[in-house]
Amino acid sequence: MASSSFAGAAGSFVAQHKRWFASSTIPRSIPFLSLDHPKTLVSFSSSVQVSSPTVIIQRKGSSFAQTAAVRHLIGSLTRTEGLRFAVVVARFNEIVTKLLLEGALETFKRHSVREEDIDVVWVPGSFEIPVVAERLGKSGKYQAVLCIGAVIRGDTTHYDAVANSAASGVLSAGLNSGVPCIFGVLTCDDMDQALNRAGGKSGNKGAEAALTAIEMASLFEHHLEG
Ligand SMILES: Nc1c(NC[C@H](O)[C@H](O)[C@H](O)CO)[nH]c(=O)[nH]c1=O
Ligand SMILES: CC(=O)[C@@H](O)COP(=O)(O)O
Repeated sequence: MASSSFAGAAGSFVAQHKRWFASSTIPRSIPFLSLDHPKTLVSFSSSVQVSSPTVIIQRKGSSFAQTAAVRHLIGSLTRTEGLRFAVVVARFNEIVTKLLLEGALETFKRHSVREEDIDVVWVPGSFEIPVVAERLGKSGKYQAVLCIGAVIRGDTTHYDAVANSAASGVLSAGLNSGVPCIFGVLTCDDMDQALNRAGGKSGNKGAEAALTAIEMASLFEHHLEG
C-alpha cells in the first residue's frame, strides 16, 4: 500500500537525517500528502524524533520532510520597563478627548508604565495631530506615539476633511518617523456615539489604543532592530 512503502521511505529519510530531527517526538501519526496522488492522504505509522511540526511530502516517488520552524514575534504587554510614550491629544470636543486620555493613562498605569515615561502634548484639533506626532516620532525619545481625538460630524462636509486628514496623517507620521503612531481618533456621527466610546457602553477607545501602543512599542523595542 502507498502508506506502508511511503512510510518506509519517509522513515529512512528521517533516519538519514536523525541529527536534524533532534528533540521532540511528534504524535504517532502525522498526516502528509502524496503530491503524486493529491487525493491520497497518507499517515506515517511510527513516531519519529522531530524538532518541530513536520510534514512528510512525497513527489515523483521521492519523499522529504518539510519542517515548519516558524518564529512568531509578538510585542509584550508586560515588558514595559524603559518604554517611553508620547500622547498627542486634540482639545476640540474636549468633553470626549479628556475621557479618552484618562482611559489611556489608566491603561499605561495598569501596565506599569511610569508617569515620568509619558509626555502628553495638546493640540487644537485632530487636524493638527499628525504634524506633531511625526515631530515626536522623529525626536527619537519615544517608542510609540498615541494620537487621541474626537471628530464629530456637523452640518457640512468638513467632517470628512478632518477625519480623513487625521487618519492619513497619523499613518504617514508613523511611516515617515519609523515610530509606531497609534490612531486613537474617534470619527463619529454624533456626540452620543463619541461618549459611548469614551468610557460608555462601547468601552474606552483611548484605553484600547494605549494597549496597542504598548504592544507596538514592545514589538519594535524587543524584536525589530532599527
Ligand atoms: N470639527 C472638528 C475639528 N475641527 C478642527 C480641526 O481639527 C482643525 O483644528 C481646524 O480645521 C484648524 O486646522 N477637530 C476635531 O478634532 N474634531 C472635530 O469634530
Ligand atoms: C468635524 C467638523 O469639522 C465639524 O464638527 C464642523 O461642524 P460643521 O460641519 O457643522 O461646520
